[in-house]
Amino acid sequence: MPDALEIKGLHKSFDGVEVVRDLSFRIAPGEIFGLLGPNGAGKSTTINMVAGVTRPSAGHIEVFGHDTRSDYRTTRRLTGVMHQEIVTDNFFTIGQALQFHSGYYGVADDPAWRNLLIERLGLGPHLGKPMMKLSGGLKRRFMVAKALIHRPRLLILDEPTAGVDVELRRTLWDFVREINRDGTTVLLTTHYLEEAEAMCARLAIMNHGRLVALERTSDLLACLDGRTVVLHLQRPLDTMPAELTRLGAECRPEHAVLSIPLPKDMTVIELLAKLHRLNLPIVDLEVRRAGLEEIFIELTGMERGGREVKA
Ligand SMILES: Nc1ncnc2c1ncn2[C@@H]1O[C@H](COP(=O)(O)OP(=O)(O)OP(=O)(O)O)[C@@H](O)[C@H]1O
Repeated sequence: MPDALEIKGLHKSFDGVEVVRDLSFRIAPGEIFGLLGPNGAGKSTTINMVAGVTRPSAGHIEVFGHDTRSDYRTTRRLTGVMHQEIVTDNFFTIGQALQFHSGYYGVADDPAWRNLLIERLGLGPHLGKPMMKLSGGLKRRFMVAKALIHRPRLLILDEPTAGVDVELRRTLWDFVREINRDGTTVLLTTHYLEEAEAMCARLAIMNHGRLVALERTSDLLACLDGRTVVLHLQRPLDTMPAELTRLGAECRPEHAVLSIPLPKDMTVIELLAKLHRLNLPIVDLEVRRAGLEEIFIELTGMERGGREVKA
């Protein structure tokens, strides 16, 4: 059985600037695979090349063993893409758009499947409206339905939950899991790292067009077993006590938040005893396990809050 997606030595330059550099990875049939990276890393460009809307400068892409260039009609039919940008089409109502859309892929309309998508994505009450009249969350749900209308075997979701409320995100991911259980392979990008951690068995992380990690999510997380004690203070510290500096504490003064990596040979209670002696104005305390965010920051040189750290 061929891979659901195979990317080999992919490059893309715009006006002489290389934004995807020698990218290679494979996705097995049935996987939910996450492609992560900071803004501008090259994720959407990669997805656009898989979808056949952007031409690679070099390299090959195969979808279930079919080349996206020489066998474009087949790969287009096998792939469903929800792009990041919302492109509104106001000529049709969304009900009509869903009815006609599978025809673009040479696939006959399947009313039972269409109705299932409408029902599961909560689009029923809105079928008579043009896309322009939908709220942002509904537009995204409609775009998911449109990506799935021709029953693709590879579903690509480029930031499907950007700007979507918590409840809708949950129902959307439940639905993606269900589609996946029924055999659809999923490639997704998201800036919500906890979603990637929960959804994806394997993750690729891109930075400046290159792959900087490609691992099972559990293996990525296993390399970080540290814990951080986070203290919320009543007011910012004027100066950092030397003892905290020695422990590698970081302070976000504007928020009066102090993060202290728990040394391997110390228990939380022992650390708290040390802190007690410093008489800090502590109002709240949490113990955080290292997660995907730490790995992401380490591999991409990002600071917490999304700013890139200049080398
Ligand atoms: N059509 C284009 N012409 C010129 N430059 C482009 C074009 N499309 C993308 N780029 C550039 O390529 C780089 C990668 O962009 P891309 O959208 O692929 O990143 P991304 O990882 O998807 O980021 P985000 O998380 O913000 O969506 C960026 O520097 C972007 O400005």
